[in-house]
Amino acid sequence: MLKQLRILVSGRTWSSSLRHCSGFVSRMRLVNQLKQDDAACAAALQTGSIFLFHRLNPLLQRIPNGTFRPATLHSTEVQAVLQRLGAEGSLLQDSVLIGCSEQNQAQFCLDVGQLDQAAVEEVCDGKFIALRKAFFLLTGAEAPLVAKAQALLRWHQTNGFCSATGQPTQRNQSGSQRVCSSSGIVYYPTMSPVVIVLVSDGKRCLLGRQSSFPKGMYSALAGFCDMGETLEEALCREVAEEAGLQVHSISYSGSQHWPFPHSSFMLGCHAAVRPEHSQLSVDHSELEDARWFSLQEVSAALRLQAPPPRGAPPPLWLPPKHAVAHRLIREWAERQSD
Ligand SMILES: NC(=O)C1=CN([C@@H]2O[C@H](COP(=O)(O)OP(=O)(O)OC[C@H]3O[C@@H](n4cnc5c(N)ncnc54)[C@H](OP(=O)(O)O)[C@@H]3O)[C@@H](O)[C@H]2O)C=CC1
Ligand SMILES: [Mg+2]
Repeated sequence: MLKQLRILVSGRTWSSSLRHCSGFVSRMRLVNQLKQDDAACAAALQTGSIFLFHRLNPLLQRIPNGTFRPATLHSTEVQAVLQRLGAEGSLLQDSVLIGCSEQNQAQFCLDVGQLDQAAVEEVCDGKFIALRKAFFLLTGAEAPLVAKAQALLRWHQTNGFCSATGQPTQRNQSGSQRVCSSSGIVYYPTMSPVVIVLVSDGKRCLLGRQSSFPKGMYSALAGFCDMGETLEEALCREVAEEAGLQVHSISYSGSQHWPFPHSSFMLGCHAAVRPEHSQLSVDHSELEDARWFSLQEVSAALRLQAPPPRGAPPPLWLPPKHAVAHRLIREWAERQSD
């Protein structure tokens, strides 16, 4: 029997065109529909859930098992919070669409930076936590959604004016675009493509660190793609610039949206160098250090569970599990062990 999908949006039913679709397809279609149809999106906002931010810091709640989750409030709860704190109810309209839950409920985010932070925290029984910290307190499934929400809010906050005319830009209801009120130029949220690569010489892998990293932490080499470059060209250039090596046998592993310091689209790859050409020539203006690490050293670092205590870092500390760098390093170690 065909699954009856009924998404009630203030009395409107979006069932007919989506009835034959799988859950995933219908969710994607719904989000696309809400991006294009301002009236439908405004209606979905009335029944949607909202992730709150304060000056781009997400609101987290501690749950009984001691872990954290992003506070997701129903739209009517947010309206009640705004009313209680004496804020304009129209603030809700600044919400930006971020997706749709498996229960087909539209998901939004809203920055309430103009309200008193402590007052919102008290009413909502949560804490606004800097994204860098929040990102690592959350589980795998929630962290990317919070990162996406913050990236969209940041983009709106920094794209209020047209770069061609200097005139204000107006967002659509979902926040998927902004349009210049004078020229009609349409702006979409942007990300910078970044290549990240784990280089191996067959026995060892190459990791580098920037001076801004926590003590002892090394990661895969990364760099922004230049205009006009392919992924492979950017990868070869970055490894040549930073480590003085020429790589071959490039293979793609996976990608990730990375919110720090702004939105990057990380494209994760593996690559190889011939053992006889593995002599490093590190550009110290880009990297504080880069070294070859053995499987034994990497495996020991992968086994570490908690962040190292301050002042006593282990010899090698890897990026957290959420990071695509971690995935590349783990993949390499697993292949070596095989
Ligand atoms: N998720 C993960 O696992 C990891 C993510 N990363 C991320 O990868 C990104 C890139 O790594 P990084 O080694 O710093 O990059 P690069 O090696 O490209 O060095 C950064 C420099 O590139 C220049 N640059 C060129 N294009 C851009 C752009 N679009 N935005 C910002 N700077 C640009 C800037 O130089 P100038 O200031 O001189 O103009 C900047 O200082 C970082 O944002 C980092 O957070 C890194 C490692 C792991
Ligand atoms: Mg780099």
